[in-house]
Amino acid sequence: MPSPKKPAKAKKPARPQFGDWDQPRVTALLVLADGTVIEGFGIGAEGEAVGEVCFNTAMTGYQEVLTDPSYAGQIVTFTFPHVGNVGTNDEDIETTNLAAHAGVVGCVIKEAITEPANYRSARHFDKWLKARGIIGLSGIDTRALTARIREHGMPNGVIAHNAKGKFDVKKLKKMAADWPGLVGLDLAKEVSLTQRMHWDEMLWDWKDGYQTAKSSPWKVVAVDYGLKRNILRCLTSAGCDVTVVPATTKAEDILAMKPDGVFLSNGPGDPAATGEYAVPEIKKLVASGKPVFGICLGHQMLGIALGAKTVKMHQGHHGANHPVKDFTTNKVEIVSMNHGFAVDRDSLPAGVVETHVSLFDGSNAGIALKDRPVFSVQHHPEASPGPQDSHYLFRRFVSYMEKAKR
Ligand SMILES: NC(=O)CC[C@H](N)C(=O)O
Repeated sequence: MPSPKKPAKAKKPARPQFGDWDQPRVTALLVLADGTVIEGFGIGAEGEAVGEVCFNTAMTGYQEVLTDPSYAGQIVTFTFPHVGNVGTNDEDIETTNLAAHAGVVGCVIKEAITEPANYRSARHFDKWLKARGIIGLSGIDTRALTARIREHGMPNGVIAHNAKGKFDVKKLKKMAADWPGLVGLDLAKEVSLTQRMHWDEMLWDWKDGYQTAKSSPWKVVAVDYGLKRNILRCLTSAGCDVTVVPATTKAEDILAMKPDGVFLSNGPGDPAATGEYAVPEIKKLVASGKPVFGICLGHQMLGIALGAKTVKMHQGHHGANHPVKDFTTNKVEIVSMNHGFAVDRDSLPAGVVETHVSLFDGSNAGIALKDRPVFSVQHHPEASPGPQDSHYLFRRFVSYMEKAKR
C-alpha cells in the first residue's frame, strides 16, 4: 500500500516586522500602579523602567522632549500620532550632561516608526532610543491613555520591553504600585553637569546652523539643575557670556565669579525636595542684589526661596501651545510648557508679585520681586520645541543687567 503522503510542513509565519500593526505579538507593556495593563509593540531599549506617566501635546520636537532632563523619572506619551518620522541627529539634544542618561525613562507612541525622512536625520529613531537606553512602546490608543490621565491625574507606571514577549506581569504590577512617585524626589543633582562649562553657541539659523557668539558683554552664571541647551543659546544670542556651573555650586563661588546676572535653570523632580544645595544658596543669590532669572524648576525653587509654596498638579502642563498672559505688558504669549509642580499663588508673600498666569487653568506662570531685578517664569521661553513668543524674557534679563550696571 502506498504510504500516505506526508502533509506539507506548515510554513512558519514570518518574524513579525518591527511595529507591524497586523502582528498580534505583544513585545511591550505599560503597567499602571492601579493594575491596568496596556499592551503594545516594543521600540527602543529592552528592559523595565518605572516612572510617572504624563502626556505631551507638542506636534514636533520629540528628540528635544526626550533629551530634556526635566523629564527624568517620567514616561512621556506623545499625543501626536507620528513620532520618529524625521529621524534623529546630534544637534537636537537638549541635555548639557552628555555623560549621564538625563531625561525620560520611557516613551509611548501611537503609530509604528517609519523610515526617517529629513535632510538633517543621521539615525533611525528606534536605534537612537536604543542607544540612549529609552524604553518605548508603540501601537496603542494614545488618545485613550491621554483622556485617562486628564481625568484621573498622572499615574505611576512601569514600561517594559521584551522582544520575546515574556513578562512577569505580577512583578511589574508590584513594581508600579511600590514606586513612591515624584513627590519628595530630588533629581536635579543627578542630571546636572559635574564640572563648569563655558558656552558661546547661539540660536540655530536656517542658513548657517549654529554660530559662535562674537560679542557677549553680559557675564552670566547659569546654574545647571537639568539645563536645556537652547536656554543657553537664547542667553548667548541675547548678548550673554555664559558659564554653566553644577547644581551644587555654592552662592559664594558663583558671586566670586563676578557675574552681571545669575540664571537658575529648569530641571526634574520635586522643587521642594532639592534640599540644602539649592534653595538656601538661591536665597543668598537674591540677597546679593544681582539680577536673577529662573525658568521652570528654577522658578519654583526661587518661589520657595522667597517664601512661597509649591504644589503638585493634577495632570501637569506638557506641550508647545499653552497660552500665558504677562501682566506687566498685558500681552498673551503662546508658550512651551513642561511641569508637574507649580508655585501656589495664594502662598506668595508680600513683596513678590505674580507676573504671568496660565490661561488654560489659571495657575501661576511667573513671579518677580517688587524691589529687586529678580524674576522667573514657569514656562520654557527657549521653546525647544515650541513658539518663540517668550524670547523677550531673555532680553528682559539683559535689560535688568544693563540697569544694574548703570
Ligand atoms: N521643566 C521643569 O523644569 C520641570 C520642573 C519640575 N520638575 C516640575 O515637574 O514641575
